Amino acid sequence: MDQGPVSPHVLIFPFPSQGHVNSMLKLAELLSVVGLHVTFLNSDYNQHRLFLHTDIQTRFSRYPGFRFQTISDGLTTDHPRTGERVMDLFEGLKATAKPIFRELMISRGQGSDTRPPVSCIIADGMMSFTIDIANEVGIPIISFRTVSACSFWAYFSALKLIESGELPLKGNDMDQLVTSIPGMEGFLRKRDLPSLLRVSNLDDEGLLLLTKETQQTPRAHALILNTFEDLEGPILGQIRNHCPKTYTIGPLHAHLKTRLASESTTSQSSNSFRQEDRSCIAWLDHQPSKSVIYVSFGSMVVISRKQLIEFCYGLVNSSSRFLWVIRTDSLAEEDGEHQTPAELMEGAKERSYIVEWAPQEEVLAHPAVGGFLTHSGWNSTLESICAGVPMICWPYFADQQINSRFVSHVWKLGSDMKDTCDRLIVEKMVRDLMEERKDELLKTADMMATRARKCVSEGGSSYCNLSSLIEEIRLMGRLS
Ligand SMILES: O=c1ccn([C@@H]2O[C@H](COP(=O)(O)OP(=O)(O)O[C@H]3O[C@H](CO)[C@@H](O)[C@H](O)[C@H]3O)[C@@H](O)[C@H]2O)c(=O)[nH]1
Ligand SMILES: C[C@H]1CC[C@@H]2C(C(=O)O)=CO[C@@H](O)[C@@H]21
Repeated sequence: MDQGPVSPHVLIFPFPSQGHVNSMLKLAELLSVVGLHVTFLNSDYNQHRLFLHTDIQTRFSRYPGFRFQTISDGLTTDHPRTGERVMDLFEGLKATAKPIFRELMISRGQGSDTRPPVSCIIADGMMSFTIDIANEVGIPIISFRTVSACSFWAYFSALKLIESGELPLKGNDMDQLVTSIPGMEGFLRKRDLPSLLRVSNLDDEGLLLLTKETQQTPRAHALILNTFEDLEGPILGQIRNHCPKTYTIGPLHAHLKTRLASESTTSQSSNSFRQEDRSCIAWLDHQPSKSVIYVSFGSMVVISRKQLIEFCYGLVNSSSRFLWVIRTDSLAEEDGEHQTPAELMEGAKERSYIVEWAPQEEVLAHPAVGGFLTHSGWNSTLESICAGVPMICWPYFADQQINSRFVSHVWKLGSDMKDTCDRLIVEKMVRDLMEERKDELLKTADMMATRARKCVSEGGSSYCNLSSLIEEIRLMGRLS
């Protein structure tokens, strides 16, 4: 075997949305830190926004082997790319990005690049066309699924759910237990299934897509999950029966911080596609310890005017202090004149603060923050866990429905208000989290945060798994 110059080159290709790019860029940086050549294939649209709102080019200039490259996502620049229209992204990618990616891989990413040819692809597990192309051109591919292990396993079990007759859903009892997802019997209710599995029709577009994409994963050389063994060990055991090489290397944001700290490098690493409004940190600096509930629904949620009003009243009536991220594109377009969120919250002016986008990791780590009202996106969930902040979950779609069940019922890190949006419930849940159950929840959250930190520290499971992954990538470089 040729042991000659070791020159692995990894091409990382995320699904083009904030929640996917965030964790895959953290991995890109972790691989760059150890000196691998890395190409990060971003969509043109996201690259433009990332460069506009962060100092990422300066940050990554310290890694001589790192390059950004861009590809079209197939959508026009004025397309909203929010949750309601996310299926368009899949179609755009297949029609436009797939053929370009194929050409790029045939040339092994060379073109004008003087770096070695691509020897390993790490592609989003939601884009199985990359597995077809990698196998066709003979480049090893590793799937990175950016969601929780529990949601991945639920999607993976979709065929079992269909065989057992649990899908399509029948009847109205959403509290009925689901029995054919191994390891989740006894606590997973129909309402906790990822929204794309909560279907009454087997022809459902989302069900077909998610099932097909997830079933392809074992065709990849390995699977990377942004999670940790102490959090999802039993479910990972189930996944490994089908994907034996499953590397758990998360929480990636914390992992990167740890590795950069040991390199004595700065760990400030925003990957935001929007301008972070740092004035909220100054506001938090003036609030008492653990007194603020942070409210944010990630990058894709769209809420109706009615839901916005219920949250406003619930938060105002809870008497708690709150910091709320309200993206301009998160409000569903409706006719008529409306009060702005600021006008609606006039009664709580002194104890609330609204921004369009926050430096979330920093906010969650701020001593004034004592709770998080979240949509249960996986990055937000992991960031909250690492910061030891208990959660109220209001899942919107996809993996969020099952994440919130695990947060509330399995990990006991908060409560789940799925499928309701009522001011009285919001008020009660906030009072519960910030007052009645505050000490108990903070204690559990603190214990889990300690475990998360341990996993990414030297000798911890995620730390060791990342080292094994790097070894494997180096070996691929030697063999290519
Ligand atoms: O004001 C804000 C709000 C969010 N964020 C960051 O944006 C990311 C949001 O990610 P996530 O919580 O995962 O939510 P989504 O943006 O909704 O992510 C999509 O991708 C995730 C990973 O696949 C899935 O778990 C979600 O369901 C899916 O909607 C997090 O890293 C946050 O720190 C900010 O920096 N500032
Ligand atoms: C577009 C969404 C459909 C499913 C994807 C996903 C997943 O479950 O893997 C999570 O978040 C989303 O961005 C994707």
